[in-house]
Amino acid sequence: MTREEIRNHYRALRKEFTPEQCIYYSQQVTNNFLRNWMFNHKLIHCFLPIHRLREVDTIPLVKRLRQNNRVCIPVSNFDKNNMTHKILDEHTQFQDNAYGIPEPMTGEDVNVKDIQVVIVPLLAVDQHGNRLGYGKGFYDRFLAECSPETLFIGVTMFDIHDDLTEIDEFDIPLHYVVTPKGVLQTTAEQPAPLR
Ligand SMILES: Nc1nc2c(c(=O)[nH]1)N(C=O)[C@@H](CNc1ccc(C(=O)N[C@@H](CCC(=O)O)C(=O)O)cc1)CN2
Ligand SMILES: Nc1ncnc2c1ncn2[C@@H]1O[C@H](COP(=O)(O)OP(=O)(O)OP(=O)(O)O)[C@@H](O)[C@H]1O
Repeated sequence: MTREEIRNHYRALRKEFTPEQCIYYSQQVTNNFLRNWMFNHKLIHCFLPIHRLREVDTIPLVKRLRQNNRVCIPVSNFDKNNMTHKILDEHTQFQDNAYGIPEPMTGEDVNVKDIQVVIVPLLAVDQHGNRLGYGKGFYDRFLAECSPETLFIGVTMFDIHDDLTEIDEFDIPLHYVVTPKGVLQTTAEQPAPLR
């Protein structure tokens, strides 16, 4: 399958999910994540879900992680296909952008180099951590800017895809993937343990 065929395959599977299935699988992903990592005093980056596209609902995960960490949320710029990032606090107000992505309207801007963990959305991922998103390169660009010590964790409601061939020259592999079945460490070279 080509990259576009794989994208379409997972888009179609997601469309068949009911809201209840989406909640159920999201809870399993959240539980598996938190069983593996709580983190403490870290700066963690997490996307908020496009509900319409049945993405993993990261909101309960964000709430839990924020108890012991600082959490930042991206703001997407669809002219440049890049993102800025704002710290979440108890006053943060959100507004959906034109693609239905909830975004913080206020908050302290984050320096990308300070981010220690990134929770990454995806359509498909393989055991090597190679990932396929919606194809605009937002996360390829963002992960390339991060520090070499940053941990990249993908979350998905589907199983790992057999090898994604046709890897893009810009593809940055993920270190871990969390699915409803569990947590997988990929074959990508791992960063130094977080301090
Ligand atoms: N929650 C979330 N935020 C994210 C991403 C993501 O995957 N998930 N992205 C990751 O890179 C970037 C946004 N990427 C996007 C790229 C294209 C479309 C888009 O074209 N949507 C179409 C059709 C999508 C479909 O059917 O699958 C639409 O909204 O109609 C949406 C988001 C940055 N922020
Ligand atoms: N660091 C980069 N600098 C310039 N262009 C890039 C960079 N990363 C990716 N691109 C371009 O962005 C486009 C989309 O890349 P790709 O198909 O890998 O997106 P994706 O990973 O599926 O999407 P996303 O990251 O938005 O979820 C490609 O045309 C690629 O050449």
